[in-house]
Amino acid sequence: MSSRDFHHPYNPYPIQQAFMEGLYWTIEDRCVGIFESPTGTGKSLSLLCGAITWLRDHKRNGETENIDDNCNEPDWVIQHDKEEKQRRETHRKAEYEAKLKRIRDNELRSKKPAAHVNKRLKLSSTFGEFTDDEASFGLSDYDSDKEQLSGKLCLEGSNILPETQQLLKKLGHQFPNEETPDLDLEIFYATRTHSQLRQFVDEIRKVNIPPTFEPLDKPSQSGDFAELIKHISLGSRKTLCINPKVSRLHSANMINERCLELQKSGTPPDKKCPCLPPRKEQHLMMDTFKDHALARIRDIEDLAALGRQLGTCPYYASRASLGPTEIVTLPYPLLIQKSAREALGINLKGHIIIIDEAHNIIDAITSINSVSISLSQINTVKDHLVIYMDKFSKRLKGKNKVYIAQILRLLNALETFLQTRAKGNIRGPVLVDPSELFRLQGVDQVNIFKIEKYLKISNLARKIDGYSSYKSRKDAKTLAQAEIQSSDLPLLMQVSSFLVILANPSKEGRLFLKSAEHDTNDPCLKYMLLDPSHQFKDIAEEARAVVLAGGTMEPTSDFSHRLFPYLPQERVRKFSFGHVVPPENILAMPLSNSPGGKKFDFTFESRRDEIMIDELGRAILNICGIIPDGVVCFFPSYAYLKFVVARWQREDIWARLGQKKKLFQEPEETGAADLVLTDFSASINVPGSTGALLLSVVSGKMSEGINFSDSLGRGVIMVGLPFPNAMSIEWEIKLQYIEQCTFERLGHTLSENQKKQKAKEESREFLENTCMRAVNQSIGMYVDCYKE
Ligand SMILES: Nc1ncnc2c1ncn2[C@@H]1O[C@H](COP(=O)(O)OP(=O)(O)OP(=O)(O)O)[C@@H](O)[C@H]1O
Ligand code: SF4
Repeated sequence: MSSRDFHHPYNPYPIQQAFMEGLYWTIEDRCVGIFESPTGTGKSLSLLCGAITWLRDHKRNGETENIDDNCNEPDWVIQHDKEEKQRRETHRKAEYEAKLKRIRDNELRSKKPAAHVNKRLKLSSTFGEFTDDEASFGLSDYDSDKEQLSGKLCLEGSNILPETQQLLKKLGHQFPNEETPDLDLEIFYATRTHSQLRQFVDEIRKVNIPPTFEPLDKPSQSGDFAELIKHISLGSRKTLCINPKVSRLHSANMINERCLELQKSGTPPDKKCPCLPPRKEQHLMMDTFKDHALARIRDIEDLAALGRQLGTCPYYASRASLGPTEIVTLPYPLLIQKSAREALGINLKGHIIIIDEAHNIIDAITSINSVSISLSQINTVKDHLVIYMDKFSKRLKGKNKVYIAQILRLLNALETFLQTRAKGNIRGPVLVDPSELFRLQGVDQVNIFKIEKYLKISNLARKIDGYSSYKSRKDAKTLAQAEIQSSDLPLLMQVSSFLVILANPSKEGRLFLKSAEHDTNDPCLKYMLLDPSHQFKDIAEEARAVVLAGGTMEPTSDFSHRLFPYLPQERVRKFSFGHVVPPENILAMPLSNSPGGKKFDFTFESRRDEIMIDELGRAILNICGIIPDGVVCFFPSYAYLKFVVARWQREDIWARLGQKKKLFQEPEETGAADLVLTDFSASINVPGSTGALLLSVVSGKMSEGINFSDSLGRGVIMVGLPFPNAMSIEWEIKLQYIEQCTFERLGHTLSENQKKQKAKEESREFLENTCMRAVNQSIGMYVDCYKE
């Protein structure tokens, strides 16, 4: 039987062919697929070609997801109706494609998008200016009885400001596109980092796939496609804002808020953002942006550049371009958070969801849904609120005073609770029943949802933050601007998110006391989500198919048990593919003793043994003498890496290592890793180089999404096993939860003792899996020697 043509730009490896076939049928059969394929096996192209081939086949066959069959009509009428719809659809597409090709040709000739450039961008010089007078921190009148916003919207989108929600909804409704009125069946591709998304977009550029219709024109030149894949990248305002006075603000939160402020009704036209023009001009500008965006494959930076050239906000315009798109690329959080999807106006019903680098998805869901607040933070918010009230209480109108008094009562109650319940250094898990907090005097009378809504609409949290930094600046007589000093997420907002999560506590999470991260004397209340399946259920149930892909997904049972325990077995398909490198080209060996015969023991208790660390250095020296070019050595944590390097530097080991290879260390600061990586590659590729050694950290910045291809990674060394700290409060709670769930699941088939033992085994296995998944991710292949 001949194999299906997936229009892969290269000659696909057999594992890629099998991957694409598996993916095709996972989508066709509306299943959930877990795909494992090691790093460097061309996973991105397999995902892309498998999914887009299915999509185009599906469209070519004229199947529509929501076909409106009128069962009262005879079959031949329904058939005729379908064919007619299909014919019109095909013609519309061919015309639109011809339009995109003309845009491409024009751009090629003139080297830039020319049409409908927004002149206002150049004319206005005062938009977005900050005022720095006291009055700007005052509150507008607030009357909760007259709120126009739908409570449902506000509560569901608890992380998204209602203004954003309204504005995005408006955009969706205001710019109906006659050519592409609905969201076509789409592939949503999400991954974790910006650079991973960029790499995926590079792969899209390589794929040429037959069109779903008869083109009107022949392609104008070789290399042009009759139907280019239509792709849009979605990103945050931080990445896409092109208003220089807003984008230069240092935090994502401030950019969001500033942007929304500029759009508020009542803002004078010359202060509004010129990249989002008045309503009557928007239709044309958004359509122009959409056509240019879809005429070529553009990554997020290209979209920002296009927005700059056209003078159109790419953040809003990219959302308004979703209609005819075939592939939407976006970062994880925008896809997995229901509130973010709602804000974007994305309804996943019937669409195809692909989550790449999905080994992290469970952690991502749980951390997005976990929140904490410490005693010192509560005290700071209280102080700021008191300073604010000193200044503004006489000017407050409407219900402002009532709400602020309630907020103060809430803060006092939380403060007293933490002071009385958490004395001294908290060592073990102290669970708290969330209802205990809502019974506290001061909290019991308050409607948390109304307070959350008030905070969002009044912008009180930002104003309090802004005013306190303004005041301290004024007192200190410095000239720094307000936005440079204020914090990222206003603390009051954090308190409010915390209470809202607690108002809906689910049995899938735990509330507990602990010490704050950097201060053991600062008690803290933390809510941690433990079972992510509920949060993922909407996606799994709405989408046509969900694909989780990664280099190291083993053990896949973790995903089926923890993400889709409610799905029937036959809806979850698992695929695991081997490496394209033949086994004889790989040597893997455990090293249990040093060259001097010292036993390697990297358990927490023994790993600071200096003699062993010296011996480790000597072993690595020997390895570096044998392995050419690049060697990457992974340590379990930054702290341990620093400790080892300091010891080697005190001895002569560091200098001797430096004679064998050029030495690099993974930086802890975000953003610095790229530079180290560039220098690392350059030093290997320089003629006469003896190679380089990169000391890195498991689950750090270099352990995923980076291809140490060919000479960059001839050898990988793993120092010890990066087990999570099972004694930390968070891990104790996680393991207890797994034991409890296993115990309950086992029912009456086993004795109490057997169930307890099985529950312990499962929690131990979970700990080991977490450790080994991190190892696998670092070294790029699945190792199961640890099981022996
Ligand atoms: N069959 C093939 N022949 C030659 N090159 C290929 C083939 N398939 C993919 N490639 C190329 O190999 C490179 C690596 O592919 P890719 O980054 O997709 O691997 P990956 O499995 O996704 O790795 P990672 O897990 O690190 O993301 C890409 O440049 C891709 O275009
Ligand atoms: S409308 Fe767009 S360009 Fe203008 S401030 Fe907002 S995000 Fe930035």
